[in-house]
Amino acid sequence: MIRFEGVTIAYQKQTVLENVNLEIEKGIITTFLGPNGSGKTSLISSINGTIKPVCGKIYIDDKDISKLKTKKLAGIVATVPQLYNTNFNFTVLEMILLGRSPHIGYVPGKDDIDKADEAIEKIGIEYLRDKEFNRLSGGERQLVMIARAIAQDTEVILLDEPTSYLDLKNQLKVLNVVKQINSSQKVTCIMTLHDPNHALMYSDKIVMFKNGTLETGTIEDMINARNIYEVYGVKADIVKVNNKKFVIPDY
Ligand SMILES: Nc1ncnc2c1ncn2[C@@H]1O[C@H](COP(=O)(O)OP(=O)(O)OP(=O)(O)O)[C@@H](O)[C@H]1O
Repeated sequence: MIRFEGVTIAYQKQTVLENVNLEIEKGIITTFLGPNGSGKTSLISSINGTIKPVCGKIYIDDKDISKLKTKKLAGIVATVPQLYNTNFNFTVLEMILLGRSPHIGYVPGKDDIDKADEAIEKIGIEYLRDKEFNRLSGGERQLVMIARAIAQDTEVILLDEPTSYLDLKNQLKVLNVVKQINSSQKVTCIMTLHDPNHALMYSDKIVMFKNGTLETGTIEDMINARNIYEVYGVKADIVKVNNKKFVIPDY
């Protein structure tokens, strides 16, 4: 379980989230939903130690993450960031092997290359394996970063808008891979998403960011017309098609 106790996140003088007390269950998919600028990325980045709370504590399975060394934390938490650039001319395989660094010394071994190739195959990006990462499109890079997180082989994967650069088919592919690694390996997955329909299709629990406060619950509890209006200021109908729930915004 990931537990936030009295966590406040602030940049210079701007407090983004104050006194967050939240529990994220182990082994399920939790999605952060909220408007632009509401603090989703900030909160997700506090779990991998990129952002240090100004006060409060974050625990993963009762381990205070502020006390863990970077390499140790990277062995527990993998991250798929929103947008990733590197100054080095790494190939895709080399980028994915970087995800293995919590597990290896200075030189990757055969096991590490096998893990990277397994992740490449899982995402279906064999055709990108030997290309230069910096020359890929935004969507291709996102697929590589997801493969890297899988190769990292951690208990927790954080995905910050994992579908933002992807076409419709790749959006579903990536979300299906998230679902698959969650159900087969019981990896705790935490995503930020903008599409409430994706949240409905692929999450177990939702954390909604409403004007600086967080509300959490099951998709059934959280995804309703009132919450969609309160969070986004958009009127929507919730409809059922083939027994599946969808959010249809009023436009
Ligand atoms: N490095 C930073 N320095 C200063 N302010 C920042 C920094 N990163 C984020 N912020 C501010 O913190 C607030 C929350 O940003 P954050 O990126 O966490 O929101 P978000 O919900 O993920 O937004 P989006 O949906 O647009 O990605 C915003 O007002 C943003 O301007």
